[in-house]
Amino acid sequence: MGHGLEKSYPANPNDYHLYEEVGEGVSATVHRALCIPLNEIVAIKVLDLEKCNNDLDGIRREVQTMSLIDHPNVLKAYCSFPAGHKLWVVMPYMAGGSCLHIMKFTHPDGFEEPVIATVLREVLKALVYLHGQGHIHRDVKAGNILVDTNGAIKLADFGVAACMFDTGDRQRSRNTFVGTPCWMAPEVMQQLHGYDFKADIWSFGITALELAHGHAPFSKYPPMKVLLMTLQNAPPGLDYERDKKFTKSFKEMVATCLVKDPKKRPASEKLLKHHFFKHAHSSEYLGRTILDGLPPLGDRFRALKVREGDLLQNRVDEEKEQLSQREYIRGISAWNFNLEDLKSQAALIQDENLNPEELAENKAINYGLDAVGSEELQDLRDIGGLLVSTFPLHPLKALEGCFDLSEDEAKDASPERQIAMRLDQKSLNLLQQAPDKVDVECKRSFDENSENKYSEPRNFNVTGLQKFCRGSLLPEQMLSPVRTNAGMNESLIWSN
Ligand SMILES: Nc1ncnc2c1ncn2[C@@H]1O[C@H](COP(=O)(O)OP(=O)(O)OP(=O)(O)O)[C@@H](O)[C@H]1O
Repeated sequence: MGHGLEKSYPANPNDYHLYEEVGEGVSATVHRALCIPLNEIVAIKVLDLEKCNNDLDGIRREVQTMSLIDHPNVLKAYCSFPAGHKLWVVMPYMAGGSCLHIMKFTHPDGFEEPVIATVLREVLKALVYLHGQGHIHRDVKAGNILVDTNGAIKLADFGVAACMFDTGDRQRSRNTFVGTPCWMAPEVMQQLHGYDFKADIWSFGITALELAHGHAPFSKYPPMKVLLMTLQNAPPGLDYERDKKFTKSFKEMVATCLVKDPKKRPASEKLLKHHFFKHAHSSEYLGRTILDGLPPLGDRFRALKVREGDLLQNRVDEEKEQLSQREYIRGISAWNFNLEDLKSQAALIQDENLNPEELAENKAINYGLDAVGSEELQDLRDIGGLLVSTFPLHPLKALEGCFDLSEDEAKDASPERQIAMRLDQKSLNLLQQAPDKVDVECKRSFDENSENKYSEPRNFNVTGLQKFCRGSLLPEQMLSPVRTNAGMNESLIWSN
């Protein structure tokens, strides 16, 4: 801790011997390496500057900040230097790998509660320190919680992630986020009033669920869907019934983090006092419970890569098959509105982490497409119309802020989405006009763009639409669907 006897790590690639790859991120690979003069095993993160699309000085400044970080639970950088078109960041080697890696390998359904409490307490200590220093981590997730050979926990990816994806003005002006939004707090997605340290508390709550189940809530869905579900649905949590094995204290702790209003989330320091963390053990306990018997990190990494490669190939094959079937259905279908697409989207949803009420709500959001009977076709058409008119209108706008949606992606979008994209542009133009024109225009826009051969939804609620069209970027209350009639005739209107 800041004393004069610290080792000095050479800033020269020739002083290191790179061994096997032990990790991979969006724009970096991580290797086990030997620091030759010190005869010490380290980890070297090799950042591809071309992929980073950032300036070297900016990255260097951030890595410098990272090297000033001095806390046992935060991974620090020993030094960094350019090597060709890459930047090498030398760090302590965390032989256990990330919690995500460990889960994938030996605990696919998540860890036991005492392990979770132990891991999370250490992560929270890191957050207390970072927040106290005025930093927001912004990328708290199991993949960034690293374990060393003794079971000690360090939170990684601080600084580098910030510099890669959101240095200074870039973050403010472009609001660009890369990667899955599963851990993102709603206020970060909305980008309305900015965000603060409390965004890390949300991600911390999501990480708690990830450690409990082996995956983050909504992790199976495409980013667009995750965004919608995070903003529209009640916050995810531990379910009273399904998560029986977890204590009330754990459930409560998660619930205090996953509150949509950031002001109502506790600060990291206060959260650390939650009684859940009284169940935490020592790092030796983690060594015994989650590291014992694990093969070396490099071997695990290789095995996982092969497995994931196979899975990906299978998925590509399956998707190709589905695509050709969909094209066939499209060809014979009289509808522009593609029921099969929607069915498969709905089928993707397993509604994990949702209580019965949310389940019902979710089912409504997914239009109950499994329960289709011939006399219900009209209802489906109605619902479909509503879907086209409401589903991605504003969320897409929000997505533009969260991800770089390229023109190619726009071209590749499904017909429904393309309609929605056009609608979205139109609604934006309309927002420049007088407010009372908006509602009429908005409805007309729906009629023109949906190209629907089916009738307007029976329960189509113009008042609801008014609110929706006038709304600014995803105001939460406008994204809360409420139901009108019961049963299959249920429809959604938007209310505040
Ligand atoms: N010091 C380390 N020791 C051992 N493994 C590490 C170390 N640092 C990172 N890793 C492994 O490499 C993976 C990728 O590293 P990192 O998250 O820093 O890259 P990234 O490009 O920032 O990724 P992302 O943005 O996707 O989180 C980690 O998930 C972890 O498994």
